[in-house]
Amino acid sequence: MPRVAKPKAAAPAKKAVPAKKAKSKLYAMPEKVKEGTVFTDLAKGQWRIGPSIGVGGFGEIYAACKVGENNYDAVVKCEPHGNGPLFVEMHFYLRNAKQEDIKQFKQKHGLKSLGMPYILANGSVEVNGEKHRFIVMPRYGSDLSKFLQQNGKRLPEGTVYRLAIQMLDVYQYMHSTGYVHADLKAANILLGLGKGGATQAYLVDFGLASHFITGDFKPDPKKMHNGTIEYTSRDAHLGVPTRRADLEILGYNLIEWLGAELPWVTQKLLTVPVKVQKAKEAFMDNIGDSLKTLFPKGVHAPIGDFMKYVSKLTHNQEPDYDKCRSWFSSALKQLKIPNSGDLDFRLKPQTSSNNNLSPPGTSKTAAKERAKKNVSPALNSSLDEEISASEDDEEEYRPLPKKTAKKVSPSARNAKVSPLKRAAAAPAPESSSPIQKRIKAEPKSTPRERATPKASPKPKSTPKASPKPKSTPKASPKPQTPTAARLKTPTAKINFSPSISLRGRPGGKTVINDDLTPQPRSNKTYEFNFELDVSMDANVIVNVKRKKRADKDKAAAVDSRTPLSRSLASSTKEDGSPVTRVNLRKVNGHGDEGDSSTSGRTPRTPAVTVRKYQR
Ligand SMILES: Nc1ncnc2c1ncn2[C@@H]1O[C@H](COP(=O)(O)OP(=O)(O)OP(=O)(O)O)[C@@H](O)[C@H]1O
Repeated sequence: MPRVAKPKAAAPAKKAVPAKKAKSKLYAMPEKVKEGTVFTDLAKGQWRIGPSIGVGGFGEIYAACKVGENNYDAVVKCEPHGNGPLFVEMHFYLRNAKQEDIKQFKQKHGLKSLGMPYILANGSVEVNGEKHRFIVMPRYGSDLSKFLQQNGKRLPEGTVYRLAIQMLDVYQYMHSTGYVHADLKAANILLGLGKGGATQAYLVDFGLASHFITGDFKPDPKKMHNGTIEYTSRDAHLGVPTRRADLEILGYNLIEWLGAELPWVTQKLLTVPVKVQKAKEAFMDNIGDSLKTLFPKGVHAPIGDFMKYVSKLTHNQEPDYDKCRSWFSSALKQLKIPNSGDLDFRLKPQTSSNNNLSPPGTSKTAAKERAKKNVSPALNSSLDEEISASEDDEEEYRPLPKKTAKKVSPSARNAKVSPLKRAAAAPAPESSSPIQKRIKAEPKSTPRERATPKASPKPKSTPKASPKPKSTPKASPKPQTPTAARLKTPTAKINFSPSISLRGRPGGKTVINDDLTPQPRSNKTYEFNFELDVSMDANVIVNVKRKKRADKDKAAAVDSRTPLSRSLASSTKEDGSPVTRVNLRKVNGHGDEGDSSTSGRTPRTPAVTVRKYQR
């Protein structure tokens, strides 16, 4: 997955000494590995590197084969050792995706195949003097994005439903280990290779895997908006890993695969995560009508039912995977498409009857519920543990310091939530105007006993208690809604992790926001564009090291604490000495949360430009 690049110098400082590769905490691009290189894994297995077959944002994937063999049926994913996501991915695989566990799960659920990858080996290697981490996994085939491209961003309806079923299987497996994936998208779904391979799709890229929460819902500013902005769930926008979030992400993908454009894409909001978040909240709040708008000639029944169901799940509720799958398999039956054989990516010529925007059936549930509004009282929230470094790695990676997620004050907890539209129109500080309570419709209790795995294949690292399905929505007296939580988050979210700011534009790219704060390099000149979420009143804190004065002080820190509502320029002394200047400039006006299309150009996140240069 593409992640955050190390900021590159915009222009080298006059006499900048080429710093030896800084031990930055930022994600770095891997060194290129030459074909034929042999990697030795921790178990002393040897892998010959073949051609590069995929480049993620910061990792590269090479075909690989065991030394002595010649089939290149494995891949090696290699990233600089300091990069967190591959560390996370590796540990997820090591703990939760053992071949034996996968086999047992398949047996238990009567599955011929399961799109859950596994790890073959892992290790560390020096490439061009840089320590890299690598994992070896089975090699798969094409990813779905290729077919979407070929088909004008659509997939055949039956294939969409089959993929939905297969991805629900993977989710069910993953969730049973206590983890969520959080980044499902076409580019992360690969077909199997070889004979019969194309019957099964595999979900890859576990760089964002994390324990889902089972307790209170507590937004985590450090993880807000993680994922791929188009599909990030409302919970993920708040930095909270939940199982319902995975389902929501799947839902957004399914909608797209059926040929509809997600509203936040249509409205060109992707550069402003908070706007996307609000658009999703509005979308899900009235999912029936939202879908009707997207599919004016009738909502696909399973999509309507699925999305409706997702919108009703509480944050710690175990999804009823069987029920969800049954909607898709019934639709397959109706379409007379067998849920077996190769996945078919050939589109039939579009007619009004097979056009994705005019499906044959409509969702009864969706129609029934269309006018209803989900309202959900506010709740307290808490954050579950991060994946932590484990003893089985050669070197610990500490992606995040133990965070102390802010406790929501009781008053804030009980705060009512303003209607989304109002929230979207006006930036809402947490203590803002009276907020209107949304009443969450009481979801029906759902049968759970069927094929839902009660026992995880590897319960070792699962959160304490899996939420009891029976006590689903009712067990939670005040089900948390993303909207409610949003209004209780800290007043400002400033992504000084370069995840958002330095990525340029989204476009299906994974964003990981953590505490990887850039380390200023005092002997370089560069320019950052930090995109900031200033939908709420925010203070900007910029710490920039001043360049050494010729014969005087050592580096000093400049700490500018600036209300974002003002444009300002804060700089160090302008005495001609080679000091660092810090320029904070607010690019957009505050509160441009309204219709961004009015300007006729792509909306930009209100941003602060920090310039650092020598005089
Ligand atoms: N096991 C595999 N077999 C074959 N190709 C793979 C495999 N894993 C990944 N790829 C290819 O490499 C691409 C990037 O893989 P992956 O998502 O794991 O890396 P990443 O660095 O996390 O990038 P991104 O977020 O862009 O997908 C995939 O889209 C896919 O095309």
